[in-house]
Amino acid sequence: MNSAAPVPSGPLLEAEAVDVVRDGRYLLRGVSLRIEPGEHWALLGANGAGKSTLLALLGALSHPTHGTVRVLGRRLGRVDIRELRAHLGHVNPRHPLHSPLTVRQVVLTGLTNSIEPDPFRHPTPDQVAHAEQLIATLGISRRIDAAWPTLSQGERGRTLIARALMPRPRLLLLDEPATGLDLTAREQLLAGLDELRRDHPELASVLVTHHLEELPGSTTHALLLRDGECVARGPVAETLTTELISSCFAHPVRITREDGRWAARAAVPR
Ligand SMILES: Nc1ncnc2c1ncn2[C@@H]1O[C@H](COP(=O)(O)OP(=O)(O)OP(=O)(O)O)[C@@H](O)[C@H]1O
Repeated sequence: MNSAAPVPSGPLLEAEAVDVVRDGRYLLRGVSLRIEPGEHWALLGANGAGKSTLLALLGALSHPTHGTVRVLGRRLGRVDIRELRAHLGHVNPRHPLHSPLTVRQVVLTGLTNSIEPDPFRHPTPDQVAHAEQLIATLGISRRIDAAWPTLSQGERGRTLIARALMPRPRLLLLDEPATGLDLTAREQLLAGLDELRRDHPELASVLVTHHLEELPGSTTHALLLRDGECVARGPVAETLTTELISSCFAHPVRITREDGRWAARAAVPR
């Protein structure tokens, strides 16, 4: 059985007063964030607000210009970044696979974090069973033997989430997972994420989106970014409010929550 990442004693992830400066421009300024096991964060902001820049730091794909980032208790810049990445489930929606692997095979490549299966490493029966269990949780068992080129975008998205979960990461990072999905595919994806979070209470996640409608009901916290700065962060009840979302998007909107899900509409001028 594949072993899980070592359990850090503190938070899974901690960013303190982080700046990212490129070509003399602040893409992030003074952003702090602390993520504990079982927390599911939404990272919200308009185009260009800095969401992907922040997610790249959290996924140990880049370093801050100033400030510190600790992932699984280890400080970026002081540890082998490849070793750290092995414990993070980072879903890249532009997965560069060109061969006709089946859903099961794609999910199993998560063990080696490779695009193609490693010809020298054969998965154990336990690992295959784990892959099949994740495929079931994400609701794509029906397509388990289907080839990658024949999958819909929604099926691909769910396959990649199952793949990212193969090494049993502590933290799952999702960059706009619902983009381009039709209504049914989006709802299936969000239901899959809710189920995953129920089945794995220790897992934490960060999901980037522009749209509140794309947040699973199991979202617990949010960080709102505007022009690289944090407008608000904390539990959803305190952050996904009409006032703060309007400020984050620099546009008057009205936020509602019904059956655990959020919706945003332009506020009607009085
Ligand atoms: N390497 C870079 N060098 C210079 N500017 C960059 C670099 N990467 C991103 N930017 C700029 O930084 C800003 C933030 O980009 P980022 O991709 O983090 O925003 P985002 O919130 O994810 O946007 P979107 O919702 O459009 O994906 C943008 O103005 C972008 O053009």
